[in-house]
Amino acid sequence: MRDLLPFIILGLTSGSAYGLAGVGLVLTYKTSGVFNFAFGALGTLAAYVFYSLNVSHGLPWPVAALLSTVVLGAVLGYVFELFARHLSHAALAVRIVAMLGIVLVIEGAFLLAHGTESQTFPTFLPDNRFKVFDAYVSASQLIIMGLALVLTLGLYVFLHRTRLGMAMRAVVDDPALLDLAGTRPATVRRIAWMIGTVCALMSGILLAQSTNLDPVTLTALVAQAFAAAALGAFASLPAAYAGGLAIGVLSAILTRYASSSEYLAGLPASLPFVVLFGVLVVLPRRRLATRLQSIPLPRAAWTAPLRTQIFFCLAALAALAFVPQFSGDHIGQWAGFLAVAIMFLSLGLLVRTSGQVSLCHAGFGAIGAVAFSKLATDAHLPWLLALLVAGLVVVPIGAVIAIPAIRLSGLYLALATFGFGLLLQNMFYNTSLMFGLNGYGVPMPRPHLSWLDLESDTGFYYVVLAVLAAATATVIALTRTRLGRLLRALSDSPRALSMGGTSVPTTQVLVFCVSAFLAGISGALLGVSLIQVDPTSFNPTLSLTYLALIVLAVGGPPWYALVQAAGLMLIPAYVTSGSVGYWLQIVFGLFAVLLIFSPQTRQVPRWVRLSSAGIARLLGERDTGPVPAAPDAAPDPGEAGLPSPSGAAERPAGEGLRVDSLRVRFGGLVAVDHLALAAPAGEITGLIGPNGAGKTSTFDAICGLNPAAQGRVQLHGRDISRSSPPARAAAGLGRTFQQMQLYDSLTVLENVQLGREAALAGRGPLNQIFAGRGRHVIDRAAREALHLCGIADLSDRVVGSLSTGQRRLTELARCLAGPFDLLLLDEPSSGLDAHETEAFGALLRRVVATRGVGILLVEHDMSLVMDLCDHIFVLDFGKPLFAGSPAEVTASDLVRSAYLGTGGPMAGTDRVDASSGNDSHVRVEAQ
Ligand SMILES: Nc1ncnc2c1ncn2[C@@H]1O[C@H](COP(=O)(O)OP(=O)(O)OP(=O)(O)O)[C@@H](O)[C@H]1O
Repeated sequence: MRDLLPFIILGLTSGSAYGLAGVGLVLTYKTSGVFNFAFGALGTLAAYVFYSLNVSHGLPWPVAALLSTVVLGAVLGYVFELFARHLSHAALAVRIVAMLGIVLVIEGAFLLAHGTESQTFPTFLPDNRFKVFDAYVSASQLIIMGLALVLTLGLYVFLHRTRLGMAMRAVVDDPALLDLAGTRPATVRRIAWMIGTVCALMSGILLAQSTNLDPVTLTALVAQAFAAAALGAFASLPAAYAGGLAIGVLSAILTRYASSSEYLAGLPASLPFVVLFGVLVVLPRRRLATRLQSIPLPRAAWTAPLRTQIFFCLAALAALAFVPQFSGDHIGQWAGFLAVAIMFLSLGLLVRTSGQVSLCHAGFGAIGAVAFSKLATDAHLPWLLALLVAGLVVVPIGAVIAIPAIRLSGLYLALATFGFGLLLQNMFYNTSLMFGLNGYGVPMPRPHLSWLDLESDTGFYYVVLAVLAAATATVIALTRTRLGRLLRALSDSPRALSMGGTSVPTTQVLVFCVSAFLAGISGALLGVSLIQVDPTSFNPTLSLTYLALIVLAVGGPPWYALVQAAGLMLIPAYVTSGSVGYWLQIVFGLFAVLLIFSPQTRQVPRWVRLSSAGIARLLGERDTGPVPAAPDAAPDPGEAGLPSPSGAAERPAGEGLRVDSLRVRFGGLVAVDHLALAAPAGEITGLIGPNGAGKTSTFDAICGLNPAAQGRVQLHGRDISRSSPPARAAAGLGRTFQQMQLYDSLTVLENVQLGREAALAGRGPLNQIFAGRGRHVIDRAAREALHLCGIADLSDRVVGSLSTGQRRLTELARCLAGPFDLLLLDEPSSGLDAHETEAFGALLRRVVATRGVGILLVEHDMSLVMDLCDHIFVLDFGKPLFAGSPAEVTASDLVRSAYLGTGGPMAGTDRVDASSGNDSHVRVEAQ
């Protein structure tokens, strides 16, 4: 034990800095929902500012420390809060990439100014040493430990004992309420960002005492902060601090024991990632739940028709085939460019098509390269076979990485993949499993044929071009298959897809596997273009650049891949100044930061549109033209003829939904308390109550979207309380959402078809890939649902361009196209005008009468509810308040005083919106 003491002291010192970083990270994440990936970069910045003030400009260290932590932290915290506010409306990948942009800019600027050599950082704290048992502890170490402890305790007391601190905790749960209470949520968040940023800056300076001024090491501080925050379940400050200490101490002890072993030498440095990954895999899902809406990536407003796309792809192929004629000595770099284009295709499928994120694609590339080398040189497999098997080797690794994706939201997936990339580098790059003991590198042989020269630079260039063409064809074909449709739906609304009956985890694993396969192939080809690969060829930071570039890109495959690969590979090939790589990193970073101003729909340049329209005409293909502006009114659903019901099995009366003792909690808030209700088949049942009464929470619990909900849910007599959302959908439960969950980038027809196709895709991987013979069932169900809702004429319109009323009808049509016989409709008439609402009511009645389905309806339009419902349940503050027929509910004093108000007109032709729950807010629209 005594010989461990020096290591424990060292570990407590660095752990204090990690703990402080973790505390700052948790604070900003809790208050804004934005994960600060630039945390380590901020630490680097502070260390550099301190260094230049203290060493270069001779300022006394206390002044330099104050300026580089408190003053800089206040300024940066202010800016970051503005930044985070903008980002809260952006897609997850944009949120991550904008933060990564800051990392790229700071690190690139630092490397430009100082190169890769680390600078000696001044030891400004007193260094007198004291003996503790057999070990020595210095005053500076004690100060660092004391400072982190005092700051953490101070913050804890501040958050729990002061008004502002409590406001900071409340801002996460209910910013609107905070606003009503007279405290501005923006101010509260700004102060939280300032404090969090000061923590990041302080931990950077404290760590630089032992690591010196090295941007790469300091930027990696973010990993320790992530791991510490993970140990605090991303919520508890004291636990994050303790987690930081534990990581520091454990790393130091491991250094003592593991440094002599080939495979364990990298473990101390990898510990944060092991911890991070472990926590993400084992922590209960509800602890990591976020209230963030899923927002898809910005999309192009238009795509060229298929034949035109193929024409342009062939033209690009012909142009690329011409490259060896002029590339001269650069031909090897051109081959590298094509290989990296495959990497972008792989990442594009994951990020742009399915809306997932990955920060470990460089790692996948490294594994592919090493696997290829071993298969081709040691196992003597034929070249092409070795290439394909190398891709396959990466597939199971991609599937394992997708595990956090299955359990958690995309943000945690980003963290897990980031951790995996760094873990791979720290633990395996420099072992004989990968690049050899000293990272010496592995040989990458070229293909050999006796009758064709493929070994020369030009021959190999054509081989990579052929593989790129095959990869492009695969990706384009895949996006047109069932899996492609599911991936696009996944990107737009995972909740809708899951409620439609598709097992989203299966889809996520599938796309990860395909993407990992292509990344492995790309890594192998890039390696062969370099002849020999070593750890520097696949630095994990590259993954950050890949993700930033793929999110920045415009256009479809292969255009985004070619453009971004050209930026990354060809510019440095032709601009040979030593610092061009750093400049590129800064420029990419700046573009990534500017992404926050990018509109949700990206316009395609006019010249691209015009030239494509010309080619389409030549090819006899119809260009669908721009997305037309959305008309305001939806067509009258009543005009559509009523086709015969399809799909939904008719149920005998009496069967339906039963809910008992339902309880939903969000932290200390009980949103639904011991609710019991029944929604029989063949009837419309109402669920009403004031805003915040718990209606949507009830729906989420019934559908299985809130796994933490307690109570019993039965559908047609079968207990589905423990079933997943797709399993409940398969049992017959369909759903529309208050915040509409549509596949905005798809057309109305595709949305409605997915209502049936998502159910057919189900949970099996094969069903998700191959459509089989279900096409006619899908088409028939979609046609019927479109006619039933009266929106057949909108079939070709992209849903994102529709009016609210048309979107509501599309969501209903998608639900009706599915094989569901119990429908949960959450405020389906909101956004419809009086005329549309009336037609909508008639439509629901016909659906019930002809299909025998049951409907549980949440509505604030009291006239509609009273008109349609056979039975009504009233909720108030999560508790059942009253249940009865419309007449009984109307007559109830209890309901009137709690929800409907005392003089609210509910009879006759007046429309009443009781959403605000009291007289003064009742909206009356005379017809
Ligand atoms: N994910 C969540 N995390 C924390 N609190 C939540 C969450 N979802 C809902 N709540 C809270 O639970 C309570 C019930 O919300 P819910 O959305 O179920 O009410 P509602 O009756 O559907 O309201 P509305 O009529 O406005 O849609 C509210 O106080 C809300 O703030």
